[in-house]
Amino acid sequence: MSTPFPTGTILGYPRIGRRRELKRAVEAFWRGEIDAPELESRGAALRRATRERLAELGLGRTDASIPESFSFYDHVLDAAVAVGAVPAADLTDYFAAARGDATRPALEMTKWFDSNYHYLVPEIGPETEFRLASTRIVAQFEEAVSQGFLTRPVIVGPVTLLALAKPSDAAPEGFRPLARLAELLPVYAELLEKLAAAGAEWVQLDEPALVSESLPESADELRAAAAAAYGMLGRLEARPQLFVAAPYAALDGTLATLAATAVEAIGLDLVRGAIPGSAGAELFDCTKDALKTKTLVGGVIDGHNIWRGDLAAAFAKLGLLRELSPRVAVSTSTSLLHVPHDVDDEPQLDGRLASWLAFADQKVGQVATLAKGLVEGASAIDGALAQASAALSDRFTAPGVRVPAVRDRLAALTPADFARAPYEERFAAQQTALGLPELPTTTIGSFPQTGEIRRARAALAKGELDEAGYTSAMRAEISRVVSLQEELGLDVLVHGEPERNDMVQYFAESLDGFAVTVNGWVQSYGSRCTRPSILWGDVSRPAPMTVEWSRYAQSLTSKPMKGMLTGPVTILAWSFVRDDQPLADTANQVALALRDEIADLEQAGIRIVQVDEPALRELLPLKRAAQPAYLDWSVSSFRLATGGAHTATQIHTHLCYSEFGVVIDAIRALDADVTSIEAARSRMEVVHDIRRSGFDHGVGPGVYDIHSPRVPSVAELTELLRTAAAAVTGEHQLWVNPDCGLKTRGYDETVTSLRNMVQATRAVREGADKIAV
Ligand code: MET
Ligand SMILES: [Zn+2]
Repeated sequence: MSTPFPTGTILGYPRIGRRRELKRAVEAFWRGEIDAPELESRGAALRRATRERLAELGLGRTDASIPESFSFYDHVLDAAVAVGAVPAADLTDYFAAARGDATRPALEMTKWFDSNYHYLVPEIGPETEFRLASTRIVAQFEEAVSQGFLTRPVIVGPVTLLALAKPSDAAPEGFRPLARLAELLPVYAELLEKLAAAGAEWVQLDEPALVSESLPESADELRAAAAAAYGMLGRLEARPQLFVAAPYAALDGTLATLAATAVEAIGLDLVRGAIPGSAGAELFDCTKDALKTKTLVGGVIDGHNIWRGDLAAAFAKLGLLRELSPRVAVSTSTSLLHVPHDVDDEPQLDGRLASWLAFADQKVGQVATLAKGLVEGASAIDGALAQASAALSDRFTAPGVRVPAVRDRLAALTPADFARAPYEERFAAQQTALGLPELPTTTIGSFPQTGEIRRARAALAKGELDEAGYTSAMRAEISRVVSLQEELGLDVLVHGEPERNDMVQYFAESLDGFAVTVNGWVQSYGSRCTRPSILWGDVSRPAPMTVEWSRYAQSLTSKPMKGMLTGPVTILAWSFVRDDQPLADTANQVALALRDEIADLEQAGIRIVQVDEPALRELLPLKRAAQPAYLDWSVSSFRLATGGAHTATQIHTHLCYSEFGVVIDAIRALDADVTSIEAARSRMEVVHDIRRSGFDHGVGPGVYDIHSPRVPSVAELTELLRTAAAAVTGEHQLWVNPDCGLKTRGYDETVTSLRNMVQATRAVREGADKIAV
């Protein structure tokens, strides 16, 4: 008799360590301070601590409920390395694939579904040879066994691995990596056999690609691939039991596909998706019959957010799931990778707010509670459900959650608040006000964040530097950055953002309705972590946020100084946002605060304001049907933020980190006067999308990649600018700028790159025949 699926589990746990131990270890390895065996032993120590912690929190030690979800960098890279798609003989090769080195370029990085986690994109072509190249996952399972644990290995499933890969350079036009599924499956089979031989009872295969409608493959293609993959793997003789997890949205029709295979357990995201068979999620009789033989793992605890939530409602969902199968287990909707470790690590948080929250450890506790309820009956967890409900109602009635003045202002909005004067009129007024040359040059906002700036911020936090001392240090920096830009000959200047620790947290710290954490780190990619702010209440602006810095910067120059704000969508995307009202309403509250800020910037003599929206694409829902509504509210919130600006005030926006082709109409609908957009890595491909869409406002396709320390030459910049100039239609339409902010760069390369950019611009302005390179 095989081991039943554990009644309570999680799909994955944060890997970076409670105090970012993994970040410190891998960065020490990169710097050559520790060797590979030392890094391995630190990784092992972290895994051991995680297993112990999860057992302490209520998961079973020997029932396969603890997932083995560790990774030194990224789980997609791990799977690609395991199957030989990315060659990596050792940790040095592994990190080289992730980050590049002197001879090897890094793999491309992109957003993992609709989260702010970035995975590495494997490159797979007809020539890629699949073989079981790494058994690290087996070794980690054995390591757990040696410590007295029977855990559940987790690996990205074959369909998702291929669907997220991109065609290699050698692949012919139109090739898709998913075409290689049949050759990949034997490698997964071999891995499963090895895991079975090592004693694994259950293995988790993560298949989020099966819920997405935003991949190049159609739902039918993904479904066919799932049928082939789990048909084949299900038929293996010597294998562990298979748990296929489908986080991030509803499985829809693909549930029937999986149900028809021999997989033993299916994980459903019941935070994003409805109970199968309920309204809008129909089930055929044959699927119903098949599901009765599966364990249905209900992802009812939100892995994507930090609210304690409605535990009774979550338990009720499990009850409904039990109508489909006698075997039901409780889990998180996604891996807990997206949330920080522990609310108890935030003693500075208001106690009342803290009581509404559940970080990873609290969520594991919730899973354990619901599992107890499943085993012993609802009465066994009455108390816990009641406590969670009390916290939830407290949250609805606490001061600050609903602020009448904020709500009244939102209710009184009319369509006129979302619109500015016609573009032609604005353009003329702005030309008069600003007198900019053809091909105006600018930057995206931040200048290098030097050690000196960071030290001043740390000293302020520790109380070693007072507010006045800090302000004068930042002013000194602003003044240096302004002089530098004047010397370089840029046309539209920035203050350099030295005072910003982070482009979202800076605003969260200044707005009412937000809280910030001290240890709430979440992995963004590799060793890079962010501390998302918590948006818990109605948002308003107690005082101007950026005005004094911008006013000071403008006082140093007669050139236009751009005010610099982060847009509502990006503020929401990079925070943990209240889930008790539509995102659209929350976005509009943030927008009104920004609108007031723009009015104050205008009062302070600022004639150009940039509202950054790099996350516009990231929040796009995975399901097509949900996309129009999202695009509608996200665009509206930007227009509300900027709609009060004077006709002569030039509004810029900036987009980066994604492919924007699919949302080009939304970008146009933002109605910004000037849009700077990441383009250098794709060699200006985006300008063709822009042209096709009929976009006729100002546009600055980034002419060089700020993610790389490489300095672009005048010749290549000139060439890119000519390409861009040929693709835009409108006169005075093209702007010249880098891809993104410069805060992660050093000064030397920044100065040379910008000098070259200005020189290339002059060359193009003077005409093709006069270009000297
Ligand atoms: C991720 S987009 C960054 C925009 C911001 N204004 C900066 O320059 O850093
Ligand atoms: Zn950017």
